[in-house]
Amino acid sequence: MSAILEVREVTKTFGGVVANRGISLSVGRGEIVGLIGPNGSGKTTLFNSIVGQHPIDEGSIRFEGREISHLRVGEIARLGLVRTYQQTRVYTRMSCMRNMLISMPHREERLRDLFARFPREAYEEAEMLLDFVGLYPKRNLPAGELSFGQQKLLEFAMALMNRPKMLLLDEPTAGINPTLINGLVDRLLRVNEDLGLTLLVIEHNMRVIMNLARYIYCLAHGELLAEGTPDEIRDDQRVIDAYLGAH
Ligand SMILES: Nc1ncnc2c1ncn2[C@@H]1O[C@H](COP(=O)(O)OP(=O)(O)OP(=O)(O)O)[C@@H](O)[C@H]1O
Repeated sequence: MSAILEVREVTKTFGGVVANRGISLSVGRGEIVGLIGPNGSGKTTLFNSIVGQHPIDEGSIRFEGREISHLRVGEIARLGLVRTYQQTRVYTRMSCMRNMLISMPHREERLRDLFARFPREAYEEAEMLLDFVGLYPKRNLPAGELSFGQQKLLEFAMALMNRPKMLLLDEPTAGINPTLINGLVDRLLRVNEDLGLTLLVIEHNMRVIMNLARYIYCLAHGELLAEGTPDEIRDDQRVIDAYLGAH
């Protein structure tokens, strides 16, 4: 399977702290890949580097064969590579629909966009995606009235408004209840299968990532510790030690 994302020998430091050291990983088009590791192992830093939130010190990041490590967040999003966050980033006073509409492709976060009119197709797309995540009945409510888990579903739907080719999900199930977790996992599998969306997922919930990902990379202390299928990772003594040592 051809790689859609190729990370090669990426190093990122903050002052004296080496957050990522020589990390290489590859994600095939249409795959679901997991990124795990104890707290502080460098997962979020790697996501930030991939989507252009900060420059890297060394290495190369290629998306669909094109070097993107020098591009900015908006430019990378326009290529079809989008991320979500551990903490939701919805506008709590705006309705769910409005949150969806302002997430449309090629929009900058400018004030005038918050008040702009949108084409009818945008409304249809937003309604369809809200229905997909089970939030259609709540479409006119302020996003702040949704539970945390529902806000994460909304954020996921907002990311889909960008029609990405690949989504980077940062702890999609953190802080949400088991029923919503199952619903979210089900929808992630569906966007992968039905839309061919490639997913790279940071996840602390081992049951979730073992069921979701076909291949998993494990970081520890900013370095790649292990990689393999869920079964290989589950049995890898280095991974077990890294997690036990972290608690
Ligand atoms: N902006 C920053 N400035 C300074 N240090 C940073 C910054 N961002 C991350 N770090 C450091 O880089 C290291 C890796 O952090 P990172 O957040 O990438 O880990 P993580 O694996 O995502 O952790 P968690 O699972 O807790 O989210 C940590 O030591 C952290 O303190």
